[in-house]
Amino acid sequence: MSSAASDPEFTTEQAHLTETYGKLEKIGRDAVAAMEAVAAQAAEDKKSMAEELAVNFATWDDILETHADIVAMNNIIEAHDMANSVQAERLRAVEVLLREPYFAKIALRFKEGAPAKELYIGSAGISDENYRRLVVDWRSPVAEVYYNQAMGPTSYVADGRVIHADLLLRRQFEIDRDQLLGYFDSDVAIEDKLLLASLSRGRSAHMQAITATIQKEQNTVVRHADVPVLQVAGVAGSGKTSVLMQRIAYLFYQHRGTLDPAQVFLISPNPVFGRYIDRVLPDLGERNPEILTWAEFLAPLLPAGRGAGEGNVSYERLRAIDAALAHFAFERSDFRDITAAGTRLVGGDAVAKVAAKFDHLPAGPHRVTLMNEELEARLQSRLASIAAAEDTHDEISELSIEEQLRLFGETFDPQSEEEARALALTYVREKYASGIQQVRAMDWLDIDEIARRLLGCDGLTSVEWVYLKMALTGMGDPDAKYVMIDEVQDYSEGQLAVMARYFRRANFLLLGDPNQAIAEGTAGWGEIRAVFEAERGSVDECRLMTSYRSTPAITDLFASLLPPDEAVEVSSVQREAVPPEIVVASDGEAWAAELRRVADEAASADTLTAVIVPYKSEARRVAKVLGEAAVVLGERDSLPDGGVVVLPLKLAKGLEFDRVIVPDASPQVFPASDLARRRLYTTISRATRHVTILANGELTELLKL
Ligand SMILES: Nc1ncnc2c1ncn2[C@@H]1O[C@H](COP(=O)(O)OP(=O)(O)OP(=O)(O)O)[C@@H](O)[C@H]1O
Repeated sequence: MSSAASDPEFTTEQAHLTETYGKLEKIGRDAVAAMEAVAAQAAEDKKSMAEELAVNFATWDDILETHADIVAMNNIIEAHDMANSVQAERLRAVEVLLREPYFAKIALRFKEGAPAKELYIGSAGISDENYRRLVVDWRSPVAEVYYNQAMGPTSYVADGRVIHADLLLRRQFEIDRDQLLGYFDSDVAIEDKLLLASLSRGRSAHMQAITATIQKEQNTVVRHADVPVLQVAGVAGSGKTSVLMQRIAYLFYQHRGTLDPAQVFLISPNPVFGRYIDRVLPDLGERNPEILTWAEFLAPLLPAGRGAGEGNVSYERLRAIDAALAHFAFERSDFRDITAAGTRLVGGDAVAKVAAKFDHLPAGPHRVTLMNEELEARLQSRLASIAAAEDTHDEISELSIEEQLRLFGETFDPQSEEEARALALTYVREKYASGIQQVRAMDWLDIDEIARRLLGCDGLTSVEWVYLKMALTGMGDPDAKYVMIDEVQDYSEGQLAVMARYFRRANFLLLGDPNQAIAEGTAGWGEIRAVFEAERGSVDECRLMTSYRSTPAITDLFASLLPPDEAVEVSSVQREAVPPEIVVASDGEAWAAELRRVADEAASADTLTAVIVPYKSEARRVAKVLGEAAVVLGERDSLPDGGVVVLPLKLAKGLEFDRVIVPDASPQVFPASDLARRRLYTTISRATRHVTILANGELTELLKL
């Protein structure tokens, strides 16, 4: 690293940084001032327009004129909004860049003999008032040459054209606000010095963006073409989650203005993980997508009171549902009453009559949608007649004043018949809201009864239940554009098929590690691919084989648990290493003493240590041995900055810790089975720097090398 102030390059770069920083501050100030001015002008315009607006409904011409005036007024307001959103966007970029204006510089020669063009690359892009690029966004096409990590002749694609250039300089910076801390020039660009610096900084309680140091193989995932399904297999610590976050940021950039964060879904393994990653995108100036666990995804699709339950369902069982539905015809018993507030709003018989009207259509989404439209219309007219009933008016007048104010914004004192009806309708719609909701959710279909007739089985799993409902009704989210499933190896075929079907128009990014499948019955890597091929047509694949999380000694240890042909492919990035410690205690007492010793040792370090137990039930036993020294982590918790936490492997998924203690690696806990091997691999690979493995009595075969 070059950092000496006597280095003229350093001085030049510091001067450039100071100048850029000043410009960024000015752009920020100007943007705020412009937004204030726009707001003031908008208020002024609105006031004068409202004053000028002569609302006149006397004749048809007057109405048209009034309408034209209102449209003109709205256009002006919209123009203000637009001006503000441009400024807000600049301000967001400035906010990101003021933390670190850029992290790299490239010099590119586009034509023989022409002068090189210098570009500074940062986490966002920005131009000065003369439209000169101050900082190039890391996601812009030209920045690709930085990530390709090859000097000399190179190319990138912009607007569908391949652009060739000669990369003369690739310089990386360490910067804190307006201070240049150092720079590295990569000559042949084999070793990424900024990466090594970043890795040696250690972990933090929240995941950090890896924008400046995305590696070449990772970049192929981040910038991958939009395909229906991209399946990424990566060893533990290879940056799958990091790459996933960068990919989301990349997609937001690519589809700026058209892609809404509400159309992007991230299916996370557990809530603790969701909180671990939820700062990455805001730090990059982007909004978070919808972050959901499987249970959170499923809950709103299931009837109230029904839990996610058993997720282990094969694709074959779901295909059997499709096959059976092909010959299915509705019967009266397939329909349920819709009841709310003790009143039957739509009877099963009425549903059967509506069903009969569409008898010429097969039972499926088209017919069910038509039926639902008709049922909703019937429900609305039913509500209107309830609203007109005298009883209802009596009920309303008996409401407390507070209730009336809450419902109508005033006390119930209608001045006309029409107003009385309108207010009553408001009341009725609220009273029977759950009925409206049930019709919209197509709860008039008795899915359990249909399953009984269709499949001859009682007690569907939730996966089958939702699948059958989707197959019959077309229920789903057609607006979702991207769905990212992290730790994809932990889902069953059935769960994956449900998601593939529910988000039927979305492109999927599936990231996982076949060797981290920690539960029985989840889909194998090839099965995952097969499900998505069947649902989406084609699946592209990428692999990530370098591990960045752990020291080489720890990486070697967990790689030794892999099948031999896979283990040789795993590489890690060199850093100082403390060898993992393995202690076998002769009996329970000695074991407890050892556990206390290593936990005490860990507690005195200023780092975060995880005692990872195989199952939740074990956490209490271990915590009892450790007493005050450790905190048991639950689903609702976030990772603390430091200390010793005890947590089950299921919750440790995707997370990392400075130290990991495996409290008991005895054969009882880790027998010589494939599942136990994967569970141990996942446990050990959570550690960045230190691993201590204890065993009560005897060490598992898996670790006897
Ligand atoms: N290119 C990179 N630059 C800097 N740090 C990186 C890079 N890639 C990965 N890392 C770091 O390596 C660690 C592991 O990354 P991440 O959690 O994304 O891996 P993963 O493949 O999802 O892991 P696992 O499957 O084991 O949970 C993180 O601390 C991350 O910041």
